[in-house]
Amino acid sequence: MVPPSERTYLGLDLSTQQLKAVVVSDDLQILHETQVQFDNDLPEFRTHSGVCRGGDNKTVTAPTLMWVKALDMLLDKLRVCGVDFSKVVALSGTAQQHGSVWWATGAGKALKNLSSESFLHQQLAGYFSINDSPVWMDSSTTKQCQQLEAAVGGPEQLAALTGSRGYERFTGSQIAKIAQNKSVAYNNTERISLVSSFLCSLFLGDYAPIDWSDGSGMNLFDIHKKDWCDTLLEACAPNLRTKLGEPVPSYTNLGSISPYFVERFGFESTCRVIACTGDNPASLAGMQLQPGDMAVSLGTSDTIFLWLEEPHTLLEGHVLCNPVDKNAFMTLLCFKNGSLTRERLRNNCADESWQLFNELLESTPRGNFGNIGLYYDEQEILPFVIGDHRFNKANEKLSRFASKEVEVRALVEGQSIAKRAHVEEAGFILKSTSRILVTGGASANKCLLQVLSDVFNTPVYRLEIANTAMLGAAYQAKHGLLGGEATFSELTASLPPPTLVCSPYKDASQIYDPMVTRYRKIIEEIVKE
Ligand SMILES: Nc1ncnc2c1ncn2[C@@H]1O[C@H](COP(=O)(O)OP(=O)(O)O)[C@@H](O)[C@H]1O
Ligand SMILES: O=C(CO)[C@@H](O)[C@H](O)COP(=O)(O)O
Repeated sequence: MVPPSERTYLGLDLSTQQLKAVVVSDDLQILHETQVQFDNDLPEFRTHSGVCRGGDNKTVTAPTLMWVKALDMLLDKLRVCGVDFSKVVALSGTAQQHGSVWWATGAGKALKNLSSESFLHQQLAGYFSINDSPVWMDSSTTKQCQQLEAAVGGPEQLAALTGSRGYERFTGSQIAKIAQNKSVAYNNTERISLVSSFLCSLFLGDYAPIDWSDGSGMNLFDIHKKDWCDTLLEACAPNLRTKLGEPVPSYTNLGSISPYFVERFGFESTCRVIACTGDNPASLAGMQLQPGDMAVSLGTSDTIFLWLEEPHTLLEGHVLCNPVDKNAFMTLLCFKNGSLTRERLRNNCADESWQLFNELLESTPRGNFGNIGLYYDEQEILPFVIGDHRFNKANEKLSRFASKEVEVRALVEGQSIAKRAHVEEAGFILKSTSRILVTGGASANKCLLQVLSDVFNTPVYRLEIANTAMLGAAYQAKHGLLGGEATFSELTASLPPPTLVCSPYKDASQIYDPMVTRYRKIIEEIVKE
């Protein structure tokens, strides 16, 4: 038995570009952190920013085995950092949402019989019926989205039932596409996991259930009844209920860790595995988001999420089950063209340097002389638009701006203005007491945060650590281990609050309110075209 004061908790985040881990103490202080970057540390899988793009510009996947290999590498790195795995009493994880992992017939048996003598990827190669997992960046399933919507009477009905109208990246339409186009592989599939429940399955040495929160990102889960919707399962693919397994509340204590990790890394056989969830729900936990606040995650995608007491029907954006409170919900808005689009313009305008990018940004005035730019490298989710769109003060369309400075500010302002317009469209208006809490890799950049603060006319706060999803997973490990003994907010009450990083300038709303109105008109025009 590990004495209470020496207990530690492990949290992992299998996100788009890397697998990260954090070890926290019993009072939730960070002890160790590390990561494996897919492109650099696993070059043999030939990913770009963690994914592989199909020739049609719509299909986006990641090699499932790369994720498996990354897990052994990550645990080895933690061991080298000095982590004593025998002190880890519980672990949990989080992952990019919506992606699917396809376990072939016999994979469950292989998971139960892993030998600690060889690597996971050597033992699991050949056990995936689809080798390249569809991921959240995929936009190839419009037809299947329409089929799911039609099965329940239309987009509004699907949104009321599952929290979202049909979205291309959601797992339901992805499953339908594979069942329709690759029926042999579909029939040879024993189990379909989300990326989060796949990560959990590796630790459990058995198929782990999908949790309610990440399950809400599939267009198959009834968020009111907390169960799969049979009409949608039938419209999606044959025999799907058995392939998905029964969903469970987030932070369910699922059982003991697989002997593989006990023998290979020195975990105690009593270490508990707590259900894993999606990265945005886990970030909500890691940020200790409170009702009234708005969280903005600036990772590969830019996402916005808010605490929601009661579900309501959104045609833009998503309602998910809340990961820390079984009776509550959360709202999620996802913008696909986040960090990778900022990187493209940084590379074009600022010689691959964030410092130069920030200098260009700061050399132009707020409002950018009336210029507005909207940049969508890939088919955007909100709004459903692609390409670069530049407008001057007179709303005339331009093929380029006069300077790099204007281009950089147009990008950064355009991204924040779009966020505000879509948050308002979803029915949320920030109050004078509201806070914006930021997380994700790009939240390190204070110049980006200043623009966000001005556009929303709201102060921006940040926690010391940018990777709140993996931190949320570590907190959920303790939450799950304690079961009903403490609520999540009791558990995290003593953690330091986020610190203020930016406040809006006095004239912010005067500058940006009209630009939000202009954005709405511009998007209407672009969509019409
Ligand atoms: N100083 C910075 N300014 C702007 N963006 C940054 C900065 N540092 C890192 N980033 C961005 O953070 C992104 C990675 O964020 P992260 O949250 O780790 O991604 P994910 O969890 O989706 O894998 C990178 O694509 C990079 O562009
Ligand atoms: O699709 C969504 C949310 O709906 C994305 O937010 C993914 O969950 C990927 O997250 P990051 O890797 O960008 O954090």
